[in-house]
Amino acid sequence: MSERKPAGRPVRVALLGCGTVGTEVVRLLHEQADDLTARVGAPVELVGVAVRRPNKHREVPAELLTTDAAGLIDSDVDVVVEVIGGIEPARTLLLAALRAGKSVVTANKALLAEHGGELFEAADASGADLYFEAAVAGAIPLLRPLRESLAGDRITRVMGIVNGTTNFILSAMDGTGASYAETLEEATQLGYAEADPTADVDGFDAAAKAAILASLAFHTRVTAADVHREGIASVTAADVAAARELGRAVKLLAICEREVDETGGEAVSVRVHPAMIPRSHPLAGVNGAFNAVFVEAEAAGQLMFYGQGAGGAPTASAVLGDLVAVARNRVVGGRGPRESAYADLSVRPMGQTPTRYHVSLDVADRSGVLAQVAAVFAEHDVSIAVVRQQGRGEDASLVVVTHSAQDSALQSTVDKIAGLPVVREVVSVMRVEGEES
Ligand SMILES: NC(=O)C1=CN([C@@H]2O[C@H](COP(=O)(O)OP(=O)(O)OC[C@H]3O[C@@H](n4cnc5c(N)ncnc54)[C@H](OP(=O)(O)O)[C@@H]3O)[C@@H](O)[C@H]2O)C=CC1
Ligand SMILES: N[C@@H](CC=O)C(=O)O
Ligand code: NA
Repeated sequence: MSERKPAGRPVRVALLGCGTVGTEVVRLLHEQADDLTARVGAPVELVGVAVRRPNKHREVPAELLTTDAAGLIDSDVDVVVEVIGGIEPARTLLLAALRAGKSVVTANKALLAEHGGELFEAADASGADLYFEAAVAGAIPLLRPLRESLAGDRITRVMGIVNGTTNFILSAMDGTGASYAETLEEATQLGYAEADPTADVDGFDAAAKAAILASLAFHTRVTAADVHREGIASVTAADVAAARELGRAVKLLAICEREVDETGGEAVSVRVHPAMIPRSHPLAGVNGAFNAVFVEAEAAGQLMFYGQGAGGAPTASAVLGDLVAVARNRVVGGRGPRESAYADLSVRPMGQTPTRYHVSLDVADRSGVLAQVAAVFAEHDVSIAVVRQQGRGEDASLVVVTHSAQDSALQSTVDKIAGLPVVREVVSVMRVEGEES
């Protein structure tokens, strides 16, 4: 049997933040210390933990705690792990770390989606590593496959469920009919939601993740501001019921596509919005805080990544994986991949993106109603795929599913239909994904 080589100089780690994720990072570092030493080839030593409230009870030796995150970064540390969240002070702290040549591991999607370019430039200037697997889809290995394993292929589309909190809420609305407020409270208790859960519910968190995914997949820079964003606050029990009746489920999807624009050049479209998908679609069976992401690449074809997208331990797993990678790089004197944003692709406005709509209407059951509604679709050059009319007298309903058309044309169609005297109420309007257009 070969003998293990003696471990080298310890890799000294500063942890910024010790909440839901940070607590689990500390636990895993402690419980797996020997294995980590063997895998890295040197001990991985936690030398300090920066928090906001040092007197809060936590399972961390008191001598490691500090409120001086900047001072901790400035001390003799090799790697900075940031799980504070938000833009400041995280941005200033991580720029200081990278400029000083210290490798950074972060779970902070909000920061990366807004200031990723600046962080990558600081990392390149000093030769430090910047790893962030936990920032998108929690435990699921997704960003390193995009940055490394698929770097030789050409990715055309990325589509998936990337927010655990909203998926937890939508699954509950569909399954038990539980109320929105109750379920959001439960997601917060379970550590899935952001410090401010409106970031989840209003789609900001998923939009930040979509920006990161599009940037890595298409080798360009997409920021959160480039992403069309709609959250789940407007999804009603009526939408979920309408979807169920048609054999569909409602999911909050992030969709990143590479397309040829009207001038023949390449463009990307990046969007986050609720959509109805067929129950037979693999994403329809992704429930609770699980995430799943489809990647389509020219040579590889379709790939699907699935697993826990939120929660302390799953997210800490991704953080530890990155920590091992950057620690190994330190031990051998190497560096992981740099940012690959050489393609300067424009971002196509949502209005010009082809989508499909499901429209459910409460209408007067008079002769000619269907013809009037169909005329508005035709006027906007929107072709109808399915029409279903139900009921008699005062309780008639009309369900229309369109073929693919420009989103702005679909939006104008719905606005005009809402104003028709024969339409009593627009019960549900939602985009349709995951089936032939
Ligand atoms: N929770 C999850 O499922 C996931 C979270 N993430 C990301 O991980 C990051 C952390 O999330 P999470 O653990 O849930 O957040 P928490 O709110 O649970 O923890 C935040 C931690 O940061 C500390 N903190 C806040 N301000 C400062 C400061 N100025 N200086 C030092 N420490 C500070 C807090 O200290 P104190 O404890 O004293 O209040 C707390 O320990 C975020 O970027 C989040 O988006 C990513 C994937 C999944
Ligand atoms: N709040 C996020 C946490 C993980 O990124 C979510 O619900 O997905
Ligand atoms: Na991940």
